[in-house]
Amino acid sequence: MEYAIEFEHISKSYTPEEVVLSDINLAIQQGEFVVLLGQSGCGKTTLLKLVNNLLDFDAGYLRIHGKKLSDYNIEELRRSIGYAIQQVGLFPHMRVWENVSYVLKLQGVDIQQRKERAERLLELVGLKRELLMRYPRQLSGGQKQRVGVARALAANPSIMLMDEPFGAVDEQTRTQLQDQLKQIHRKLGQTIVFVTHDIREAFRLGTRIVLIHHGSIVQEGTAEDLVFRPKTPFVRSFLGRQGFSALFDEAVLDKLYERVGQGKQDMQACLALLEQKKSQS
Ligand SMILES: Nc1ncnc2c1ncn2[C@@H]1O[C@H](COP(=O)(O)OP(=O)(O)OP(=O)(O)O)[C@@H](O)[C@H]1O
Repeated sequence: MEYAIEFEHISKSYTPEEVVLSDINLAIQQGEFVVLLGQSGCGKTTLLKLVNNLLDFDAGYLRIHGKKLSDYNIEELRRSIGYAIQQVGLFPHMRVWENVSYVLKLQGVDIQQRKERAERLLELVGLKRELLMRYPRQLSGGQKQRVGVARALAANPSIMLMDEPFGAVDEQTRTQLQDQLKQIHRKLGQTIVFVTHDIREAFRLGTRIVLIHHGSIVQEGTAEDLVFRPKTPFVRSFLGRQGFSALFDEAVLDKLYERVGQGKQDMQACLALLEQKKSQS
């Protein structure tokens, strides 16, 4: 099978003292929404940046659509992969439509088509067309992040890399952005690799969650796999109560915790009940 992205025995260090990624093996299918989850400094961003070659790896193989990274023209590869980051990085002297369609300009697309595409993309990310002529400084934080996502989608990429793209906005806007992204993914079916340290965000978005710790993949699977079948004590403690509360109503959990605390129900029975509840929902 040809995967969208394949990491095989990938290792990476910035300095001789610290191994940042160690023996990473991960194969991502076309259309998957994979979330790289882990604490600050565990290596998520580094792993993501290997895909569009913003960073080099030291050992192993990386294939994009079955072809080795080294066999690509790197500029072309970068332009064909969408990339959205928390800092957004819009060009301050360009209007919104120019920012959104910049990659198309590089590809030689004419101005009329670029304007039309920018307009359609703005609509897709839930922004009004009036914003097309604004400059980035005239946008709110949430609007900037939406423009960032629109820009990443401009070249109709089959792969989107997203590094905490909704990190700098309030909770409500963040939830809206997440919902919108899920809709876009359902509609366009790109392969998305999304970095976050937020368990709730990971569970809302990912069809597969890859949990990273100290530069290694410690477990991958669905949210339910991680919560109900943690492979190591680290996975169990990392997810903790947050993992359960990302999957269930707080009121349900409170009641169960109370019953376990009072000795009315044992922990195993409680977990089995939750898992059953989840599979029925
Ligand atoms: N340019 C660099 N030079 C040296 N060390 C670096 C460099 N960039 C990152 N590192 C180190 O590599 C490790 C992994 O960093 P990385 O940014 O990949 O982590 P992360 O999981 O994305 O963290 P965060 O969630 O805080 O962004 C950290 O220990 C970091 O200090």
